Amino acid sequence: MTTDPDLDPNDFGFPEPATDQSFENALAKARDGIRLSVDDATELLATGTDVDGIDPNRKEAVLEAADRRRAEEVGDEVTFVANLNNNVTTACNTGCLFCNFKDSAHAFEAGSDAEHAGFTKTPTESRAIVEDALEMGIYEVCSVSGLHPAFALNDEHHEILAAHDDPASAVNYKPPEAYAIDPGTYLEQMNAMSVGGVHLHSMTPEEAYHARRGTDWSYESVYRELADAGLDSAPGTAAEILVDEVRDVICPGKIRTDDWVAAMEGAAAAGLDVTSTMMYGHVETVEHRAEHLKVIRDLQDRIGSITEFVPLSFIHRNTPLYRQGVVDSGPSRDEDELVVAVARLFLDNVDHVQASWVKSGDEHGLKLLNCGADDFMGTILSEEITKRAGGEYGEYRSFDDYVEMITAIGRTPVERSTDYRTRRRIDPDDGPHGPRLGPRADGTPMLPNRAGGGGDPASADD
Ligand SMILES: C[S@@+](CC[C@H](N)C(=O)[O-])C[C@H]1O[C@@H](n2cnc3c(N)ncnc32)[C@H](O)[C@@H]1O
Ligand SMILES: Nc1c(NC[C@H](O)[C@H](O)[C@H](O)CO)[nH]c(=O)[nH]c1=O
Ligand SMILES: N[C@@H](Cc1ccc(O)cc1)C(=O)O
Ligand code: SF4
Repeated sequence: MTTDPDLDPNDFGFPEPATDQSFENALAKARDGIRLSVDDATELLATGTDVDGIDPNRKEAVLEAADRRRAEEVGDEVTFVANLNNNVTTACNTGCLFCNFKDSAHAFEAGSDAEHAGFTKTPTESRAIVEDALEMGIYEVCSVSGLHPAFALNDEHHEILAAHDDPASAVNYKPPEAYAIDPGTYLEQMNAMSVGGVHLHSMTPEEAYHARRGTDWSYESVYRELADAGLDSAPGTAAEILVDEVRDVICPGKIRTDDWVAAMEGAAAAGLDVTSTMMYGHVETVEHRAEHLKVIRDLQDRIGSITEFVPLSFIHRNTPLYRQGVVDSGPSRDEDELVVAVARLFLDNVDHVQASWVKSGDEHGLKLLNCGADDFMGTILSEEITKRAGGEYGEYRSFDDYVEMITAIGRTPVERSTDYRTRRRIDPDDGPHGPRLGPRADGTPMLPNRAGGGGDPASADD
């Protein structure tokens, strides 16, 4: 968070968090397993709104309560998934100020000489990348992308979008012919990536919005078509902070909270599992974080199909928010730990909380597993979003890395499916280790340099 008084979060009109609850009462409720209120969560996240900064003793008490709850609810297993990230395109005009993944879409137009390090993959290229990774034993492909103006759900959607007056400004649409590389339709990309029995985890609420822009189609019907084309579950990114006054500052071009919730409900109604996320540590207050957790818990009370909560620690270095001086860092490690812990205590209806080695590195990622988290992400094989934002913790972890790290903290390594229903406990003494749950996995260790799911230079636009 910012330390420059001129750039205090209060400049956005956000009041200092204050509640009618005390830290001690909130902690007592958490220890007793009583459902927490937004005020309780605010007190725990702040280690008391009566103190300035984070009180180390109170913090330890919150982490301990969360670690105990984790042990009671899910035991000592630490899960991870053999997966691949395949980002289809970095072309995006949404302009989120925390994001350095995207490149403005005009740079991708045929004949543009704008320099950019972005890429767009055709469905054929996406399929080849997934097939390669399937051979290496992955269970899941996780695919999130920029909102390319030439993306449409299907041919009918192309026609509807093209029929608008001035489609570029009315519905953020330009026909594929305007671009050097055609990303195909969303259905074609789903078909291409859903190969050989792999689990396809794709289409965030923002992408689902893009796949129905300019129409009156429901989220449910769009997710049903995507599921028919091979989609298995949807990532709950684009959540950022689910409070509109924060979205107005960091992502004014994105859908609002209500729409994000409606998209998740649509995915659930279409029979898909979803994940949930929160990207924190920029301009928001602890109260906003607490309100965000409430949106997720209420949603889960209604749909029951959220498989995990993924805290996304804001990586600031290369982002417009940092470069424009709006923030001067991401969250502190104390804040990371408290977010994981309070998520575990508050989200009593979501079984799994993820620690991220991409965002936090191995050492701090392992610490987060002792603050309430029980999942340690996936192998991912390549990573573009965090890397482009200035993240420094690499793009791949092998099964041997996972087994070594998880056993080092006295926990049991477990390979999981995306939905956590299929699990395989790994015997640390039986190495070398490799994936066994993927459709073509046979226990052979993965060799990471063979798959290029992120920005494959061979398919760059230039
Ligand atoms: C880059 S977008 C891609 C998918 C799609 N364009 C969307 O917005 O849903 C996926 C998510 O990455 C996360 N992200 C982007 N930039 C980040 C950053 N600098 N630090 C942490 N997470 C970030 C955000 O939560 C965002 O919703
Ligand atoms: N936390 C991050 C993830 N998580 C994705 C997971 O690996 C997996 O797709 C999910 O748990 C569903 O099974 N992916 C990233 O690229 N970056 C992250 O920071
Ligand atoms: N972890 C998210 C997806 C995700 C993708 C890319 C990220 O940078 C972050 C998160 C999910 O599984 O739903
Ligand atoms: S977060 Fe998603 S929608 Fe926003 S700019 Fe980045 S890629 Fe585009």
